Amino acid sequence: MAMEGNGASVSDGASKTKIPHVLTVAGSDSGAGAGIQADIKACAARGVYCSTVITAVTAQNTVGVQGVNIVPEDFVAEQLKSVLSDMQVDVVKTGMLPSIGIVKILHESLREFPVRALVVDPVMVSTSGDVLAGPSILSSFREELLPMADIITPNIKEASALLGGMPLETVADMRSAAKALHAIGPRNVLVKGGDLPDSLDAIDIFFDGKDCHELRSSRIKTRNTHGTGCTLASCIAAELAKGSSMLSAVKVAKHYVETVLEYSKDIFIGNGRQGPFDHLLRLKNGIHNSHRQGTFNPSNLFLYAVTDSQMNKKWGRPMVDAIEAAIEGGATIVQLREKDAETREFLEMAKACVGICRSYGVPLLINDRVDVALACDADGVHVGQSDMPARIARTLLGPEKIIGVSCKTPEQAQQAWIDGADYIGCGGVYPTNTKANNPTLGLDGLKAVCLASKLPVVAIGGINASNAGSVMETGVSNLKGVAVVSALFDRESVLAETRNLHAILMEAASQVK
Ligand SMILES: Nc1ncnc2c1ncn2[C@@H]1O[C@H](COP(=O)(O)OP(=O)(O)O)[C@@H](O)[C@H]1O
Ligand SMILES: Cc1ncc(COP(=O)(O)O)c(N)n1
Ligand SMILES: [Mg+2]
Repeated sequence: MAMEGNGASVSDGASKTKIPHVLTVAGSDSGAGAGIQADIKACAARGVYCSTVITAVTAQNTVGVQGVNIVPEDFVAEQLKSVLSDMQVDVVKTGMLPSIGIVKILHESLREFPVRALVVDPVMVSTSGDVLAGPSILSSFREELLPMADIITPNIKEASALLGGMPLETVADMRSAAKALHAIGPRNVLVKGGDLPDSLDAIDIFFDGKDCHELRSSRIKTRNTHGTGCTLASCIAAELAKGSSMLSAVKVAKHYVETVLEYSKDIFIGNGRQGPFDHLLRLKNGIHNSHRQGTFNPSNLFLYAVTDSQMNKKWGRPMVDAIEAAIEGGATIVQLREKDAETREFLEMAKACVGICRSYGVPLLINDRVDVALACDADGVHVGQSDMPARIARTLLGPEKIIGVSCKTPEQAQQAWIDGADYIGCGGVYPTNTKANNPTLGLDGLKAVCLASKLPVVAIGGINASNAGSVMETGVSNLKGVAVVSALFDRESVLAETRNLHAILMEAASQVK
């Protein structure tokens, strides 16, 4: 694609705010799990405007595709012209393109109205096995669309079809396929491994013409995966529209898909094999939900990263970089714990950290300082027994923010529930240097606290790669994860340590289940 914008400026001289804009050219899914509907929701969740050119209307639900009505080519052309000629589109994302004529029209429209990037999800068969674009489309994909694309995102079956039926069964096959597809012309290739047989992780292969990256996330056990492909491609487009580099857009998108699947793994819509998920999970943690119960997702406690500015200073890394590395490695929630900084400096740091956490959809809590949490619009606070009482913090923060309380005894655990806390931080489980005069509870003390409360619990204190497994294997149902400080941040590579700990926790969690 040509890299120039297509008219971001306005001519009347007034100052106007340009909002990142993705145009999706795709099919409608009446069940709203995939297609145009998924694209709109994914862009909304990522804070990006989404316009739509509809190529086909499908009658579809969680059982499968019952009917397809292709929109006449001239009318696809008319929609494209309406949007592209007027609306400052940054990135075009394509999904279901059901005829050769529609591919041709898209090609011509993009020549007439170039955009900054083109993301092509070469949709062919829905996960339910129904054909959305037949094999006759393959040659026009290869000849017209792929060479224009900044990235293509085929799943295993689509990659195989585009390569003339090359069998794809292993990660090594996916690597070869990514390279072979790159040779057809797209700038970047992401071969998605959601359907890779026998894989414990969800593995995707990214190839930029030079380097091949293996992107892994945990494979969420859920039936609610209808629309993952559309969502991933839309999220990549959204991040590109915001100005991200390609690799970072892909990583953020993959992390977003993993987060929404985890969040939505138990929701129930439809009686078929494959349900939709909830793209707008963040609204649940935000201001739009008026019910107290259920606003906090306890599985966020799985790998809880607590920051320490001394440690980051010692290793010479800015706080935001340390946090980003922890999230990339698999941290599911971050607590900003600051003992040295003046309030103003703390607030500035907190704002930057909220920005980074929000871009990954990971909640950020502030240790102790309810005022700072309010000022930077963090997701909540964590308070100790000598900090602001949870009951008062709840009054100040309102019903939607997350509140965690440190508890050492069953009595404190019962009180936390009464006070309206969302979770308990229980420790120190093992001896630690990060807190002076902190008595050690051991696994028995941890169990006693868990059993005394209905609240989810995260274990803290001296937890690291060598003992995290035994903590998780205590197997108490409301123990949801571990919180760590030194084991992540007092180390050379925050990313590598977090990744390692995440893998250990996943392994331990699978033993317990
Ligand atoms: N159960 C899962 N847990 C986590 N990630 C998943 C899961 N299933 C699919 N993904 C991810 O979702 C994205 C879409 O992949 P895939 O399902 O293969 O595409 P499609 O929907 O086009 O068939 C990929 O990044 C893939 O790794
Ligand atoms: C209109 C439309 N577009 C795309 C897909 C693919 O989505 P998935 O591969 O997740 O079933 C779909 N099912 N319907
Ligand atoms: Mg797909």
